[in-house]
Amino acid sequence: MEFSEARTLAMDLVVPGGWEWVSLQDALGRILAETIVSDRDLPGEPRSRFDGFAVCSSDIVDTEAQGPVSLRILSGLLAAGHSSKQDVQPGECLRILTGAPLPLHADTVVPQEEALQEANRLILNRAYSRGSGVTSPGEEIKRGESLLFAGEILSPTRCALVAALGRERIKVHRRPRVALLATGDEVIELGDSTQGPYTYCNNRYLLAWLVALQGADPVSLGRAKDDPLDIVQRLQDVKADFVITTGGVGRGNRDFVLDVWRRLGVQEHFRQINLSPGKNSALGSRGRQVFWGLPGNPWGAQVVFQEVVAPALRRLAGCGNPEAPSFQAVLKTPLKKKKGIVKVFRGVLDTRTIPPSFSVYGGRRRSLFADLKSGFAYMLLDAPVVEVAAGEEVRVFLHDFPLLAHPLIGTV
Ligand SMILES: Nc1nc2c(c(=O)[nH]1)N[C@H]1C(S)=C(S)[C@@H](COP(=O)(O)OP(=O)(O)OC[C@H]3O[C@@H](n4cnc5c(N)ncnc54)[C@H](O)[C@@H]3O)O[C@H]1N2
Ligand code: MOO
Repeated sequence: MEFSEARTLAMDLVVPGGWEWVSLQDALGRILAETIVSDRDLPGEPRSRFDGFAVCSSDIVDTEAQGPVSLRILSGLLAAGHSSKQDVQPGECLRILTGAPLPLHADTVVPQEEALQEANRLILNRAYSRGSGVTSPGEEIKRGESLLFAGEILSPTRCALVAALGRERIKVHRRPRVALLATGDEVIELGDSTQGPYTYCNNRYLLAWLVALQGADPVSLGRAKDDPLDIVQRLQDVKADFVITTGGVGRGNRDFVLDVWRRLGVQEHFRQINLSPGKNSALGSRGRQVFWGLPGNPWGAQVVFQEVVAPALRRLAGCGNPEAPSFQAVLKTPLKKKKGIVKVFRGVLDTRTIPPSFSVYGGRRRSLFADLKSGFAYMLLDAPVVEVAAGEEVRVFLHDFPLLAHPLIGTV
C-alpha cells in the first residue's frame, strides 16, 4: 500500500477516546477536553502596577503647563491583598504597593522613583495620563473570554493560565494505553546472558519510550518466541487501545504475526507499505482496538512508529493537530533513490545557520543507534522523486520529539 494511503487509513481508524477530570497539578502534558472560558475579569478591580503613590488624575493631567504639583501624602500604605478603606481626594495621595487595589477616587499611580517627597508632601514635575500605572478590571482576561480549546496540549504556560482562574480540576482526554510485544527466537531480554546467536531487545524499549513521549501509557507484553501459540497467548486478552508487535511480519516461513491476527479475529488493513525502512509493516483492527505489526529492524520500527503510528496515537489521545512539527532546512547533501518508494534519510539538522541546514549521513549502516549519536533528524523523499540537488529546501522531522514540545513550534 502507498505510504500516504496507509497513513490516512490509520488516522481514519482511530476514534478519540474518553475523558477524565484531573487536578490541574497533574495536568502537565495532558490534552484538554474542554474549552476554558474565564468566569471572571482579571484583575477583578483596578490594581497598581508600581510601588508608588495613588493620585487623582484631575490633579496631574496639566502638571507640565501649570508647573510642579504638590500633593499631601495621607498616612497609611496600601498593600496587595488588602482592600482600601481610605478615600483619596483631589490634592491628596496615598502610598501604594504593586498589585494593591486602588483606593476610592484615585485612578492613577505615580512610581515612587519619579516622585520627590518633602516631609508629608509629594512634588510631581510632569503630567501623567489618567489611568497610567493602573491595570484596569478585565485588562488581563475578560469574563466570558475563551482562553484554551479542546485538543490543545497542556504546557506549563497554558496550565498557569488556568491556575490564574483558580481552577483546581480540569477535563482532559484519557491517556491511551499501548501494549508492546517483541517477537523473535533471537531476541533476548536485557541482562540475559544466554549463549548463542542472540539480539538484545531494544525496539520494544525504544517504542515504550516513544509512546511515553507522546503522552500515552506503554505496557510491556514481554517477548514471544517465533511460535504462533506463544504470540496468541500474549495477545489474546490484552486490554489496550493499540497492540503493537515487532518482528514476524515479513514473508519468511517463521513470520507468524499475521496468522495470529487471523486466529484472533483481527481484520488486516495492510501488510506492507512503500516506505524504506519500514516496508514490512501491518495494520489491523478488532472493534476499536488497533493492531500494529512493526518491523523487527529497530530503525524501521522507529520510522513507522513516528510516521504512521504516532499521528494516529495523537489523534486517539484527542490532539487537535496530530501532525508532527517539521522544520524547513537547506539540503547539504545531494540525494538519489529509486522511484516508487518513499525513502527516509537520517542526518543532522543544524539550526545554528540561517536558514537551518540538513546533512544526510553517508555509509550503509542500518543500525538505529550507531548513526544517531550526533543527530536526531530525518527527511522523507516521496515515491515519484528520484533525486534532489544540494541547496534545495526540504522538510525535516526530529526523532524523539516529545508531545509537550509541539506547541513550542506553533503547529498545534
Ligand atoms: N527476502 C526478503 N527478506 C527480507 C525483506 C524482504 O523484503 N525480502 N525485508 C527485510 C526487512 S526490511 C525487514 S524489516 C525484515 C522484516 O521482517 P520482520 O518484520 O519479520 O522482522 P524480523 O525478521 O523478525 O527482524 C528483522 C531484524 O530485526 C531484528 N530484531 C527483531 N526484533 C528485535 C528486537 N526486539 N530488538 C532488536 N532487534 C530486533 C532481527 O534480529 C532481525 O535482524 O525482513 C528483511 N528480510
Ligand atoms: O521493513 Mo524493513 O523495516 O524496511 O526495515
